[in-house]
Amino acid sequence: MLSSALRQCSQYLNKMVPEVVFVLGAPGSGKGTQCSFISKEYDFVHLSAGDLLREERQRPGSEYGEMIEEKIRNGEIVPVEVTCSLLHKAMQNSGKTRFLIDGFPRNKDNLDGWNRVMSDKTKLLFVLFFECSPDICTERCLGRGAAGSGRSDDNLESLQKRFNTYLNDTLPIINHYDEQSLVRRINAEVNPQKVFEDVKTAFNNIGLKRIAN
Ligand SMILES: Nc1ncnc2c1ncn2[C@@H]1O[C@H](COP(=O)(O)OP(=O)(O)O)[C@@H](O)[C@H]1O
Ligand SMILES: O=c1ccn([C@@H]2O[C@H](COP(=O)(O)OP(=O)(O)O)[C@@H](O)[C@H]2O)c(=O)[nH]1
Repeated sequence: MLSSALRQCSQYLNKMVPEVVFVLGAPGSGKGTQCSFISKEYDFVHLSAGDLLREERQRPGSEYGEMIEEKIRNGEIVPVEVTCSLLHKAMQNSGKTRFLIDGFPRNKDNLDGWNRVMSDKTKLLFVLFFECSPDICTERCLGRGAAGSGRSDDNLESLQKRFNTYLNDTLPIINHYDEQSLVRRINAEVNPQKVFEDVKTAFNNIGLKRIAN
């Protein structure tokens, strides 16, 4: 009797642990596009680390605004204390328990910072990895800039730096999760709907249900 009550209680508490999917891939590989599809079909809140940093950069009185702008323009990674605290706040404010964390963790500082503060408070379900060639990604980011993204880093000079950071700092993080069999590789070179078919398989395979319409 008591053990069954305890089991139910523990199952309930387990359900309260926020569940996280990290979404990684080169700049322009389609992370944001796919996260917006996923959040419409599954009960996940989309948190883009880049968007949160851009918002913080614009926030009047932010002590980090200039530093964030400089890092973004140079394709460098903002210190994890700043990014992790923005993510943590956004998770708390959402009142939800399932999160797509888009564009994070991008380097060892990010990974260590997350592990220090967040990993024992959350459950990492898997890492979605969008594979896409640098040429295609560059074309997409330049297209996004030409279409009026207003981003100070959608230009060739910043893109070269962003790709260097991706190859040197982010790929090792993806490899780290790959060694734990947590990475779901997705071919991101096909059209967005086809990419999403593969993405859905990753979610369906762990039994995540689509939101009923
Ligand atoms: N599968 C795709 N095929 C062609 N263009 C795409 C695809 N996915 C996204 N895009 C476009 O490429 C640009 C970058 O996509 P985005 O989702 O913002 O990438 P990321 O978040 O990885 O930087 C956007 O203009 C988007 O509309
Ligand atoms: O966790 C993060 C996510 C983003 N960025 C910065 O924000 C930029 C844009 O990232 P975003 O994910 O928005 O775009 P992407 O480069 O993937 O297109 C990066 O180059 C970094 O300078 C960062 O410092 N930490």
